[in-house]
Amino acid sequence: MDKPVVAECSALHHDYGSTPALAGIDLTLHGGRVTALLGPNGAGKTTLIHLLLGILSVQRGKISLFGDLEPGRTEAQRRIGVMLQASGVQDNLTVSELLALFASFYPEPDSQIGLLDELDLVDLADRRFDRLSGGQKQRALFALAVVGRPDWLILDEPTTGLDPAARRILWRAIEARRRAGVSILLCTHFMDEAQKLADHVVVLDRGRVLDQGSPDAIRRRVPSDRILARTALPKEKLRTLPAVQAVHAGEDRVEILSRRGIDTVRALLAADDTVDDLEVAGADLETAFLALTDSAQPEQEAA
Ligand SMILES: Nc1ncnc2c1ncn2[C@@H]1O[C@H](COP(=O)(O)OP(=O)(O)OP(=O)(O)O)[C@@H](O)[C@H]1O
Repeated sequence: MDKPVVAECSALHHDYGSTPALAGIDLTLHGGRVTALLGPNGAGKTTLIHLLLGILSVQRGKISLFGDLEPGRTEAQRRIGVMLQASGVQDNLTVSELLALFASFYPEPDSQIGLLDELDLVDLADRRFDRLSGGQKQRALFALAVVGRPDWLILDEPTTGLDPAARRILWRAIEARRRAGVSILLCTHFMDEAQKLADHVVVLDRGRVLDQGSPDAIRRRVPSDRILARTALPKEKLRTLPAVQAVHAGEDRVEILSRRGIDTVRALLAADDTVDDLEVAGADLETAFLALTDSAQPEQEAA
């Protein structure tokens, strides 16, 4: 049975002056799972998160949290833990002072010692926040986001800038919250992160939901093969070959993303007997995702 819905957005629009950021989002975020929010720069991810948190006011459309609460309401805020790109914490306090301060906002906070240990912050507990490295700050911010034992955790690019070891620490911490039944919205640019952690992926592009589903379902809807070749055929012609989803011109080879590489390669070789430097590989989720956003672009010709 599906867990309760944590957020429901309908016909959500947001403009910054004359710049549209969200252009009609209909989205249901279910509880008890990790939803990854993916999208290129400027897709509207941060705007959506700020609206969910009540940092921005809803201009058009509707958001309901936990059934019937408006964003920004204290009853909603109390249940949400958040880690944003701009931290806004009082950075002359030490890590343990900040943890104690944040813990004091909640009725049943998590163990501060346990969190310091889990996030490898024990040796940094007495260091001022503004004297931490970027990666250390990220781990401290995660601890602050979860110390109130939230029902819903919103993480905006939590592992950006982290080294692999710190990234693993955060991944483990996210997985532990998921196992404990916490609902998580994870905004990330890293496809491996979405694939590893997410139960559900939402692809946002230019203010719209372009696609959503399990990481595997998204993968099935997008190209599985990536063909690199030197060819005399122009891009327009390559686009018409069987199963082709996207074509990009590279330095000296073109990249063709295809749903059935073998059919595309056969047709390519039949259409151009000068084909050279041919290489066929599987498309990873990142490539696939770029093709998804690409295929939704209005027709525009670069080179
Ligand atoms: N304060 C602002 N004033 C004007 N335009 C803005 C403002 N904030 C965002 N935008 C614009 O709104 C659109 C969506 O931006 P948003 O930051 O929500 O995207 P994003 O998906 O979070 O991008 P990124 O991955 O780069 O963080 C972009 O075109 C952006 O330039």
